[in-house]
Amino acid sequence: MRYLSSGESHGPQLTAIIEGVPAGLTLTAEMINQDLRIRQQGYGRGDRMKIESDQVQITSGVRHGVTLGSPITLVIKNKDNKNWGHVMAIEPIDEHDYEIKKVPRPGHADLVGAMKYGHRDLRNVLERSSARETAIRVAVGAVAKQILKALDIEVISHVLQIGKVSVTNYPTTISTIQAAIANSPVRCVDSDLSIQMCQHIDEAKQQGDSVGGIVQVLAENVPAGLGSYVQFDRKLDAKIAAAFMGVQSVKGVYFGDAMMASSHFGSEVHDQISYDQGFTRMSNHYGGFEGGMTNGMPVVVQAMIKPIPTLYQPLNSIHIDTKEVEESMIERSDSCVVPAAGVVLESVLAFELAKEILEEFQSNQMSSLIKAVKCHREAMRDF
Ligand SMILES: Cc1cc2nc3c(=O)[nH]c(=O)nc-3n(C[C@H](O)[C@H](O)[C@H](O)COP(=O)(O)O)c2cc1C
Ligand SMILES: C=C(O[C@@H]1CC(C(=O)O)=C[C@@H](OP(=O)(O)O)[C@H]1O)C(=O)O
Repeated sequence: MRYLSSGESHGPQLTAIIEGVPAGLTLTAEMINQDLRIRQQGYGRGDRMKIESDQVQITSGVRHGVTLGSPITLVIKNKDNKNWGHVMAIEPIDEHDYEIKKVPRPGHADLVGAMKYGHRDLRNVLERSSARETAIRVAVGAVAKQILKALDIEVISHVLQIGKVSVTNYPTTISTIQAAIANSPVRCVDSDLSIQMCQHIDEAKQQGDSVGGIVQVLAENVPAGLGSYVQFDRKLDAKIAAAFMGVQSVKGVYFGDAMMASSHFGSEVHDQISYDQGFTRMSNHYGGFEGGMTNGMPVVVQAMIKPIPTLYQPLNSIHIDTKEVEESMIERSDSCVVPAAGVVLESVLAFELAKEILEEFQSNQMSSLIKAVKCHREAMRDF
């Protein structure tokens, strides 16, 4: 399974084509729209989220609510496009009546993107580097989640830290996490800390600043033996880490309790093996991976999200033509994207897991995939 996406942030639409989804999967736009809504809701988003109310259109690969096995095309229209007239015109225009962006934001793709592609208007870079693209990635992930759901695999994300406010005690099962974050605007399991996190975001916003944090993404009931130790590029944890790093503003990825484990003795952190109707582990410090393969324990990945680049109290930068010091440009912006990034990463994990499963158990039809995974689970249990 693979996909490509296209679309500029303020252009007419975002598009993705996914290939390799088996035939026979139940899929409706509403199944995807649920996730799109959640991505838009995280506390700390800016005014763009008041304009957009993302809804997917499925324009190929599905008939009567069931996948056909042919490429699936997903489209999300950018409602904001109607406000960008000349700025985003696709056809040549005689004269422009908008500001050319010249002062790059530290931390965004503006400067090096312009240097690489030879652009003298930084908008030519920011339109595609923008995390607006994550809307279509979440739509793709929602399709992957439906494949996983048919295999009884669930994925969720929750926020562990915003700025210096962090949760140290949190449940480890998806159903408990789901219940705990249900009413938290920052998707945090602790209601008191949720309030503190929101306050921290408000403070940053008032000061024209931005704030980052850490999210955790979990998958439950993932069969043992996905990925392989035999070649570096077949290790599934490596593929997941690469995919996580591909999300705007993610600056670090680690599995399970890696941060803690690195400062302890091996005897204190290795997950001891036990047997109870199949092999299992007495703890899950390594986040469900050994040797690049899933070991049957929940997959647990944490991602460090940097504070977003656009600051309403901007840092100094350099004008790309005059080379003079100027305050960096201000684009309308979010102040914290940690909860939203968690939802994006949940989709990314779902896609990587579904892709790996389809590589391991190549199937044109969902019914044969379900049988193959069931058979594999039995073989793992009976080892
Ligand atoms: C959901 C989401 C929303 C974002 N919104 C903004 C934003 O409003 N302003 C901004 O400067 N950066 C925002 N970012 C981060 C930038 O897109 C990102 O920092 C930039 O593309 C450079 O990529 P890098 O941080 O991975 O190096 C957002 C990121 C995510 C995941
Ligand atoms: C549009 C989205 O996020 C955008 C990501 C983004 C950036 O620089 O990454 C900058 C902002 O764009 P705008 O200036 O249009 O408000 C965010 O709103 C979205 O998440 O759907």
